[in-house]
Amino acid sequence: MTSALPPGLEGNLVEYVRGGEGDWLPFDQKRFYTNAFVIQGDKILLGWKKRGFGVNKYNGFGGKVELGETPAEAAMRELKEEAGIVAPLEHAGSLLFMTKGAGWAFQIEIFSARSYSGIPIETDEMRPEWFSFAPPASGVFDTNESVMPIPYEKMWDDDVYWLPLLVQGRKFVGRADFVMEGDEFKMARHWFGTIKSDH
Ligand SMILES: Nc1ncnc2c1[nH]c(=O)n2[C@H]1C[C@H](O)[C@@H](COP(=O)(O)OP(=O)(O)OP(=O)(O)O)O1
Repeated sequence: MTSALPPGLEGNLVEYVRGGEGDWLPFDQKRFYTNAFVIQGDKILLGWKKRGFGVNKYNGFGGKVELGETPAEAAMRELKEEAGIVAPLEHAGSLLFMTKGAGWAFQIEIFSARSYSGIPIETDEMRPEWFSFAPPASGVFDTNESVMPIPYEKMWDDDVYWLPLLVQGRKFVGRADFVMEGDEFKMARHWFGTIKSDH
């Protein structure tokens, strides 16, 4: 399926999913962030964010790209700082993330690795925890499972659209615009695509 790309996205992209309504939010600059995920077999390491932006959500490990760093270097640094581990991260996708009223966009480069060294540790910012992305043998997860399924209901609203692609090793690009509802960020509009050579 093809459609006009949202402002800020470019490339040879094939639409994967889109939704929501209203105009795309305007922005005049991008700020650069990273987000990193480690996969082991059918499990993925997420962190419970203990403070700051996105507090009380599960997410990958990441933050701002500092001056003089590449996104890959920043992703390695943040993974070590926030989870205490080192991994051979590879670029997995790119996300443009807007919040109403900010005027600037988060450009988030997303990385993944299928091995790591070290032992994940809780830090001031994140509490690491493994989750399963494989369906349970019985077809239904019960609360006695030792590893629970990915807790999308406790993550950013957009993650459910692209995390399955990351797990499958398919490169993705997308945009998600958020508005505040009370003290919660709610996704108002989204578009995700895969890169054409990926098909
Ligand atoms: N919508 C969405 N989905 C998935 N991930 C994210 C979003 N929005 C986001 O901001 N993020 C990610 C991108 C980053 O990994 C973090 C936000 O970074 P944060 O920890 O706030 O960055 P800093 O304040 O710079 O923190 P440090 O650099 O000090 O770690 O969430």
